[in-house]
Amino acid sequence: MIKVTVPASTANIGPGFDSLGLALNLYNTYEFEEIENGIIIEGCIEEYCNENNLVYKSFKTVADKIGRSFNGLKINMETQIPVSRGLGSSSACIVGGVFGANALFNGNLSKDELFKIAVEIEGHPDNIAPAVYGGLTASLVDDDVPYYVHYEISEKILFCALIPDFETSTSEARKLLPQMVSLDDAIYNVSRIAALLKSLEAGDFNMIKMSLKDKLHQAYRRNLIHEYDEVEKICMENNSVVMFISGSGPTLMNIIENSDFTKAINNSIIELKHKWEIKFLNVDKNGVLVEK
Ligand SMILES: Nc1ncnc2c1ncn2[C@@H]1O[C@H](COP(=O)(O)OP(=O)(O)O)[C@@H](O)[C@H]1O
Ligand SMILES: N[C@@H](CCOP(=O)(O)O)C(=O)O
Repeated sequence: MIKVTVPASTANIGPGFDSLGLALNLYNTYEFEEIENGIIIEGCIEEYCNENNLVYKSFKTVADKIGRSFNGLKINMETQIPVSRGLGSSSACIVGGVFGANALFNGNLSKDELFKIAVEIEGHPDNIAPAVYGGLTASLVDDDVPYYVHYEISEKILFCALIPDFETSTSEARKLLPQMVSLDDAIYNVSRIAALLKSLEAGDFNMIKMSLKDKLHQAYRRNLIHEYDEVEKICMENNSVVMFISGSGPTLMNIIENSDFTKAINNSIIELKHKWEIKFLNVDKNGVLVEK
């Protein structure tokens, strides 16, 4: 039996659309066991308990690649990452599946090769890189090959996610984005990315406030997020350094200086129409963990 543990991730982080990502300490674990025949999937909703399951499909992709067929497979999941909330549940499933197959069948694919396969399945590298390698990552795809680099992130920087009781689908949220952007908007984002990464490393909250802004995706997607304005008002009145859309949303992520923030916003957040879970999160520095 193989157990794979994968962290959640928050992608984009303002200006770094489809590039920046950060691993967070919410985890999904997937256990894989070869059985005589059939597919047994436990620990997820009925709708996912079949051959179309993303963990299973990702597992099968790698099994095929390394030339291993199997008559039966049991997958047991324990999931902390909420689905379709912008915290990388799909990337966690994909990483779980590809690393699970390589380990169960003693494949000799390297971590970087599994990263590449996972990015091919997901279509963009920004959640996959932190899910695999942990920490804060910037990733890119060159000639169909994904690459990533790590950045340090100051211990002073704290995260508070507001996770609502409604979902958005990443593929639907991507359809809202324009195919062409103006040079001004491109400059707006490009000029902020390098400054943001340095200020995250230094824990420079003033610079984070200025550089963690974006003109490529958030304005187009905020209308998908009910009560966005109300949540933003509450967060900014309670000294959030900056609030941004986590991945494609609807989770709204705050960078905060003090963990008292979570208590301070509570009374106002529970007054809202939707239920918003307030979650204080830490950086996961390790990425995927495979245990035999
Ligand atoms: N436990 C799971 N089993 C199978 N598929 C899952 C599971 N969790 C998430 N998924 C897949 O990931 C999709 C959500 O991915 P996405 O829309 O990218 O949102 P996010 O990655 O932000 O949670 C679901 O619709 C489903 O296809
Ligand atoms: N760059 C992607 C990130 C999607 O992240 P998810 O956690 O919402 O799947 C995008 O913004 O579309």
